[in-house]
Amino acid sequence: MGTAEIIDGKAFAAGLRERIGAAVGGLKAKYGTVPGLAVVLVGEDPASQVYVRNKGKQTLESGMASFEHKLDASTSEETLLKLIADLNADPAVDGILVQLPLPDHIDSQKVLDAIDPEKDVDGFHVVNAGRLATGGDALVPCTPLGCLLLLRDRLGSLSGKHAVVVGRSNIVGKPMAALLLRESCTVTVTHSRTADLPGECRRADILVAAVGRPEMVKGDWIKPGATVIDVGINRVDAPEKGDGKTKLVGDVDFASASDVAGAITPVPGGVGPMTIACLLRNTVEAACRRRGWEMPEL
Ligand SMILES: Nc1nc2c(c(=O)[nH]1)N[C@@H](CN(C=O)c1ccc(C(=O)N[C@@H](CCC(=O)O)C(=O)O)cc1)CN2
Repeated sequence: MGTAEIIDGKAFAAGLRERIGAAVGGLKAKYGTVPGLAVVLVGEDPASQVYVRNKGKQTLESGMASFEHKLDASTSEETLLKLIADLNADPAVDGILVQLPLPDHIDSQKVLDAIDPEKDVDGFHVVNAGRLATGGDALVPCTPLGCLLLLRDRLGSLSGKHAVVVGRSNIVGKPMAALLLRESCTVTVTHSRTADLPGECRRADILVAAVGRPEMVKGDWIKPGATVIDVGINRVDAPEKGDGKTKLVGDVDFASASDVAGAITPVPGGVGPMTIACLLRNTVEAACRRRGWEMPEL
């Protein structure tokens, strides 16, 4: 299907995890201890349970210490903030991640901003968002960082390219735009109120779709030869697979887009696996900064 090169995020993430494992081994040999990552899950959302399980598993596989905290859905904001304070003070913990979404009775940004910015391996703290926006030394959100690594791997320098980001969330759209600007791209951020969204997308050498709408970006929105990064992970009905069956699709209509794009990430197997690999990378970086260790080449 299609002529575009398929960008294999699953394989790239596996390679990155391998390099992280080797780097962690080196840190252990040199400094006698390993980085530690604490992951906090509130409630029983099935997808979040899978992501948290995978984060713990991949942390251990890379040789780092993993601390899992699973709290009941009815946990109060106060109890969660107390746990964050304890993790901030724990010298064995280099990275803290609170799995999103949180239950409605909890103010997510208040919780994220309670994390010590130096342990904020999700890069969601307002201090890290500010550092990224102003060219400082930020811990960078994992999904946009994963997109950037895939883009650099395919294109080398991104300087001077016109990048269009569809979506303006704090978790993906805004940090993605800031990262692309840092790479000297010309960046357009589009959203639900953008006039002529297909026309804006057609101007993109690099198109990043992070809007959360299944298969919204069509092939005729894409400039021939463009590199398309699909951040969407949407579960939809798949009657062709049988009654009640579902499948994952991205924000890009892969069938039509892969006939026009030069390269494209698939869903699943594109950006998704990069998210956890970049979390492990950020944990190594947070540990090195906090403990005054030399950051290994990754
Ligand atoms: N605190 C955070 N919460 C959430 C984040 C985040 O970065 N930090 N991102 C998402 C969920 N997420 C990690 O937490 C995540 C999503 C998807 C994948 C992934 O590997 N997806 C696979 C498909 C998985 C499937 O079959 O369901 C793929 O795309 O190939 C990893 C991590 C929201 N919450």
